[in-house]
Amino acid sequence: MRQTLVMGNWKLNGSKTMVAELINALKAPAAETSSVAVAVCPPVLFLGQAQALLTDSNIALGAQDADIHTQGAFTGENSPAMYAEFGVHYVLVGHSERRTLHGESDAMVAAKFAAVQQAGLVPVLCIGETLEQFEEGETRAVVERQLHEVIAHCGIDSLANAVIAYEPVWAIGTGKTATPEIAQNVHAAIRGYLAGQNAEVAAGVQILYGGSVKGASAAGLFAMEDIDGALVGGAALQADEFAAIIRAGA
Ligand SMILES: O=C(CO)COP(=O)(O)O
Repeated sequence: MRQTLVMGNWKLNGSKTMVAELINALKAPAAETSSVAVAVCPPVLFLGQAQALLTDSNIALGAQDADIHTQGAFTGENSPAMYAEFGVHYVLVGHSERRTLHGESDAMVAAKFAAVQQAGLVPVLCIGETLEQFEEGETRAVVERQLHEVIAHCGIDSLANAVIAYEPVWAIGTGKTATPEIAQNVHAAIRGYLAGQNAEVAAGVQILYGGSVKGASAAGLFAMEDIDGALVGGAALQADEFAAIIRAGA
């Protein structure tokens, strides 16, 4: 049985006050629904504050990106080993905003995936097609290509210690959630692709959906066989909305 995982990606949002208020407001809903795994990914600067606030809670900490190096002359970067010191458990790799705004290639994403695992942390591999690719019917080919690069670089077994997040780019921040049926079709295709290489890994890996998930849309998505949770952007910044998504997973 795959556990439902609800993860908040705060992107470039937050302040010391907001981090304290939001985390404190999420502790009770997360504790009440202990069957659901909950995680938050604040901006790097707030990881230390978040780690302190999350002591004695069942909310895990995540980071939004990582460099492939452990240390060295890489101005502005943060390494998975540094995250580990701050109690980080999950690290997003290959978010579409990184792929688009920072030109991250599939090969770079695979290298980040490997670096995160080498530090003992769990990569959350973000994949998904653009609107144009969706309209051209290329969704499956795109996500398989994105998965293939990681499998070629790290091996299929690496996905036994990872999470996949399917985030159609056209659904991110647009208010256009994929319908549960559209999302389920892609999730099933992803699992099927993995099953062709290792059935056990395919059956065990959590595949999250991301893209305009709200409290009202979460239950319909979570009811689908291959949707194991959500990676939430905008709604993760509002305690009530995020709590509703957590409860929908219970
Ligand atoms: O990109 C996302 C999470 O990583 C989704 O963002 P929204 O929930 O704001 O659409």
